[in-house]
Amino acid sequence: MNARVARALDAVTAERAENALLSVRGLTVRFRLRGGRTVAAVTDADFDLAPGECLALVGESGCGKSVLASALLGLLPANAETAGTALVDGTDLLAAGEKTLARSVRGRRIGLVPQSPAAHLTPVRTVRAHLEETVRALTTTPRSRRRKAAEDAADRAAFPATHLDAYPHELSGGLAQRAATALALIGDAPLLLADEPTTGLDRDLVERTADELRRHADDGRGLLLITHDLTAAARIADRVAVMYAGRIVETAPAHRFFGATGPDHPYARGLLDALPDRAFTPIPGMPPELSDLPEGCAFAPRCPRATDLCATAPALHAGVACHRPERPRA
Ligand SMILES: Nc1ncnc2c1ncn2[C@@H]1O[C@H](COP(=O)(O)OP(=O)(O)OP(=O)(O)O)[C@@H](O)[C@H]1O
Repeated sequence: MNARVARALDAVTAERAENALLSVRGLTVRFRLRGGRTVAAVTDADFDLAPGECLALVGESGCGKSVLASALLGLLPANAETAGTALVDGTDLLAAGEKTLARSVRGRRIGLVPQSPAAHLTPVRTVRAHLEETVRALTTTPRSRRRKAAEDAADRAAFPATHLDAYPHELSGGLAQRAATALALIGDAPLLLADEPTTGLDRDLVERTADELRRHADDGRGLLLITHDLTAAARIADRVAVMYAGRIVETAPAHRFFGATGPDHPYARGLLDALPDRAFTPIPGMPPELSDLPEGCAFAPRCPRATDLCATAPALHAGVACHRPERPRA
């Protein structure tokens, strides 16, 4: 990539920030552990999400995807420290107090499909009761129409009407997942964070759920899809952000990422090569411990393209953080 193209990409990034529903800069999360150790769960994440856009955040287990989502909603545990900014409609989510987040952000401005839905459902209430209560809390639907609104939300998330009167412990993982998606859709929030919304679903339900989430974004809302499921991401994402060891190492338009050109970061290429319908070749080795990250590029020990340059950490430049990307940046 030459300097002109890199400059043009930077200009696109600036314009994207201006029009964004969500604009994240330098988002960093550290967990302080007993004994003085620190977990560098998220480091310096920068990204924007535009109205009508689906951004898929992908990466191996433990790379920091869910922590990033929890940081945006103020749901981190007490041993977490955050830095950076995350702007939604003039509110910095990282600086906002619990009152603001509870009253005007969660459910209203940002809907969440949580990663472990069963843990978010109250054990003594049926799915119908959860849905109706959420309709009451987040919408102006009159009492007489709440039952129908709850049933419609269930239907959008492919949650079967036959199980609406079931309690959380009676649901399979896939049903709990669909209940959580239905709950997240109710508030019609301009921004939806969906953390592994297709876990535990059969392929046809994966497609149905992904398509429903996509429809949500098509109406001018934003969707941050956090997923291991690259097939679901390929189906609905406009852009892809790849995370490794707490850092976003590449952002790319989905058509380029999944198309013939492919991504530029060796880790992102490795993720795609690991897919059964591609080379089916796993990336060798394991990600580093986030409490013991190397000084330089965290992927270097597993990287086929690593050289001495990789002893220093690469900055994110023109969409990729790598000293030796597939297509070099100027
Ligand atoms: N409360 C905590 N204290 C210390 N470390 C934590 C805490 N919560 C999460 N972590 C660590 O933060 C890192 C990122 O976790 P996260 O759940 O965000 O990963 P992920 O990419 O979402 O993976 P998965 O898809 O498996 O959930 C992990 O190393 C995890 O162990």
